[in-house]
Amino acid sequence: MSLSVMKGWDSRRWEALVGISCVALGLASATAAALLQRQPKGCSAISGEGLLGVLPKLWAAIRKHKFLDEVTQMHEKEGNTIFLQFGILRFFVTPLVITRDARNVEYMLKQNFENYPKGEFFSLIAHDLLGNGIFNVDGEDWIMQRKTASLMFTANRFKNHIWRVVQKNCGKVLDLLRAHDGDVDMFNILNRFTLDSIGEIGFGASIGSLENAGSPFLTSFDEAQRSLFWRFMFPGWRLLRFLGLGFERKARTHFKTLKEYSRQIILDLSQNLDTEAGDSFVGLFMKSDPSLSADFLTDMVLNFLLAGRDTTAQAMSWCLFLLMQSERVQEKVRSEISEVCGAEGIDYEKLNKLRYLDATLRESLRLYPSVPLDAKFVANADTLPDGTHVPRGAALLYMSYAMGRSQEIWGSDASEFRPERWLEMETTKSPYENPVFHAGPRECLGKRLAMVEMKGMLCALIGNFNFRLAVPPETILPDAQLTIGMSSGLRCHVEPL
Ligand code: HEM
Repeated sequence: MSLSVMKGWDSRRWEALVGISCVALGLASATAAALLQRQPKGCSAISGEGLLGVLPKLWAAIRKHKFLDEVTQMHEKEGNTIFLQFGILRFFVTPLVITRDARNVEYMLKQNFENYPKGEFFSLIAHDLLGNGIFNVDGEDWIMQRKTASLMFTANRFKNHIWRVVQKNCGKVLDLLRAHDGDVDMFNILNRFTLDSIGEIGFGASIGSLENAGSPFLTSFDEAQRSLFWRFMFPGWRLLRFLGLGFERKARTHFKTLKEYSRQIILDLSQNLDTEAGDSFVGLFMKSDPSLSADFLTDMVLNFLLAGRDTTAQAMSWCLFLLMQSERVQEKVRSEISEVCGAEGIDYEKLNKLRYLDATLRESLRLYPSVPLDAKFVANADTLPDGTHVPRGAALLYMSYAMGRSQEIWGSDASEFRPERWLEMETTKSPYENPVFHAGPRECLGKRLAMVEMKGMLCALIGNFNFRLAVPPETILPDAQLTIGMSSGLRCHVEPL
C-alpha cells in the first residue's frame, strides 16, 4: 500500500485497522500462552537438532533397533525424567514425558491412579487392534472386564486345566526339537507355544500353530503391533491412515485379517459354551453376560492374545538368549532342575521349589522387560513427586527397560546378568522400582500364568537340551513393537543331553 493511498484514509478506517490488529495480537498471544502452558516443566527437555527436534534421532534409532538403548542413554545423560521435544511440531502434538523415577511410577500407577488413565492418547492409537478390550479402556468398562477376568485365575484352575495345557504344549515343543535337524529359531517356536497355550486357556481354541507354523495370522499380528508402535513415534499417523500411505498402507489389511480370525474364534466358542471351552477366559465373559456383542468379544480375543502370547514368549526367548551367553548360569539352572525334579520329572507342586530358575527369569525380565515402555494420559495438570509439572493432555510414560538398567536402583553391576542378586536381596524391590508386570490396580492379571508357563517350558528345555547361540549375540536385536520382540529371531544349536 503506497503512502499516498494511506493519506486518503479517514479516521474510521484507521480505527478499524488498529482494532483488527489488536484483536489479532491478543488472539496470537493468548494462543501462544495456551500452547506454552501445554509444555511440561521441571524436567530435562531433549530438544534434538533441526526442525523436528528429537524425532529424526528416534526414527533412526528405531530403524537400527536401538530405540530402547537410545532413550536409556538420554536418561543416563539428562536425568530420570525427560521431555521429548518435537521441534516445530511441539505445539501441535501430544507432549511426551518419560520417567524412570520409581517415586513417579508409584504416584502415577497407585497414589494418583485416577489422574493417569490410558486415555485418548493410547486408546486412539491402539483402537484398530485392541478396540474396547481391557488394555484399551478405563473407568466402568475396565472395572467390569477386570472383575470377570480375575475369576479365571483360581488355584483350582491352575492346578488342573492350566497346568495340563502347559504340560501338553511343552511336550509338543520337545517333540519338535527332537525331530529337528540343524539350527532352530527358538523365538519362533516359543511364540507358537504361547499362542497355542493362550488359545486353549483364553478361549478354548485349538490354534495348532505348533503343528502348522505358516499361519497368516502370525504375520499379521506382528505387523499390526509394529504399526501401533510407529503411531507413537509418528505424530501425523492419522493422515497416513486416511491416505493409506507409509506404514499405514499395509496396516489396514493386517487389522482386517486379525478381526476376521478372532470373529471366527468367537463363532466357534459360542457353539461350544457347554464344553470345557466355556470355562476359558472369553467363555466366562460370554456366560456372564449373554448380551455382549460379537465386536466386543472379538476385541477381547485380540487383547488376550496380545497379553498372553508375545509377552511370555519374548520373556522366555530373552532368558534363553542370556543363558546361552552364560554357561555357568545354564548349568546351575540345569542342576537345580535335576535336583528338584529327579527321575519323575516336573509337576505343578515342584514349580515353587525351582528358586534359582525363578531368580533367573526375574533377572532376565529386569534386563528385557516384555513391556519396555508403558503410556498413560494426564487427565489434569499435575506435579510429580520429583517436581516435574505435567500439563493436562500430555502422555506420561514409565520406562521399565531404563529402570532395569539403572545403577541407582540395582547398584553398580546393573548391566550384569546375575540371577544370584534375587536370592541375596534382604528386601525385594517394590513393583514400582521393578514394574515389569506393571503395578497398582492395573497390575498384570496374567503374572502367575506367565510364571507357570515360563517355568514349565524352561524346565523342559534346559532339563533335556543344551543350548548354544548359532549366530553372534550382537545380531540378536530387539524389535520396535509395543512389546520387546526379536526382529532377528533366535537361531540356536540344540543338543540333546
Ligand atoms: C512375562 C509375561 C508378561 C509380562 C511381562 C506382562 C506385563 C504386563 C504389563 C506391563 C501390563 C500393563 C500393560 C498396560 O498398562 O497396558 C500387563 C497387563 C495385563 N496383562 Fe500381562 N504380562 C505378561 C503376561 C501375561 C499373560 C500370560 C496374561 C494372560 C492373559 C496377561 C494378562 C494381562 C492383562 C489382562 C492385563 C491388563 C490388566 C488391566 O489393565 O487391568 N499378561 N501385563
